[in-house]
Amino acid sequence: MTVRKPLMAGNWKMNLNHLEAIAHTQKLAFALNDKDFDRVEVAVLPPFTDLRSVQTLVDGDKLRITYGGQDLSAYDGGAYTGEISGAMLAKLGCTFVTIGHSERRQYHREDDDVVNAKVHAAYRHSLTPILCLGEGLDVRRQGEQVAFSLAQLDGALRKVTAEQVASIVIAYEPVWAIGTGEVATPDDAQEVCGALRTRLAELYDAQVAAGVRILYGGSVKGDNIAGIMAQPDVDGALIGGASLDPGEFVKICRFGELSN
Ligand SMILES: O=C[C@H](O)COP(=O)(O)O
Repeated sequence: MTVRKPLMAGNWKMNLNHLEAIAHTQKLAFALNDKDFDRVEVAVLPPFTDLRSVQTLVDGDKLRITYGGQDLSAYDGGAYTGEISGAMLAKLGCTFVTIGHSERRQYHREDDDVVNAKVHAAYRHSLTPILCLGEGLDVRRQGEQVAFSLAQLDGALRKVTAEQVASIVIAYEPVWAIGTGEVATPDDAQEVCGALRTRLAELYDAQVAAGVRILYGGSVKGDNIAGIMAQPDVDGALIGGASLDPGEFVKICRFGELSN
């Protein structure tokens, strides 16, 4: 049986400057212990301007926290003002890069082709994509959440090999639950996460699908994570707002328990 180590990834979005990032990461490092890290992978996804600060702390103090970027360019270098390449993230020691977050899709008009190009860019630089997908409220009201999410998955994985996809992380984030306080029920999360895993088995094979970590994201807090983590196809969470509060984030990393 494949064992998937749970991943709790804190997406800071456009919050915390590089000094605040240092204080924040130190608080996490102080609160989390080896027992936590043995049980769960803890990642932070700071703004680009914070990555060097986080890298310095993680390397200097040998922290077991992993980190990554919130986006990357589809291109590897050149005249792309304002962009950050996969090579730059890799050089900063990033493990992960978030791709296709609904806020990128909505505010930067990133469609499945752009998301797919970014997934390939991540793999060119040995970064692990955290591929975000999920339906909006209109789609949910029509009951089309599974078909919609699977179509986004298909689009993002075009020409991605089985070897590459084995390391991917997928984050199912229903847009109506992001930052709204309206968390999907554990059954809602399982319905789509289970369908995503079945689709991976169809696109690749059952063994590959069984090894992929699928996260839920959308208003995750310390008091609702336990039910979500009890679902068989949910392997962790992508956490926005609550990841900005170290105490709350640590509680999530412990699946709602206050301490070990
Ligand atoms: O990337 C994280 C998601 O957008 C969830 O954000 P949230 O936890 O603030 O709802």
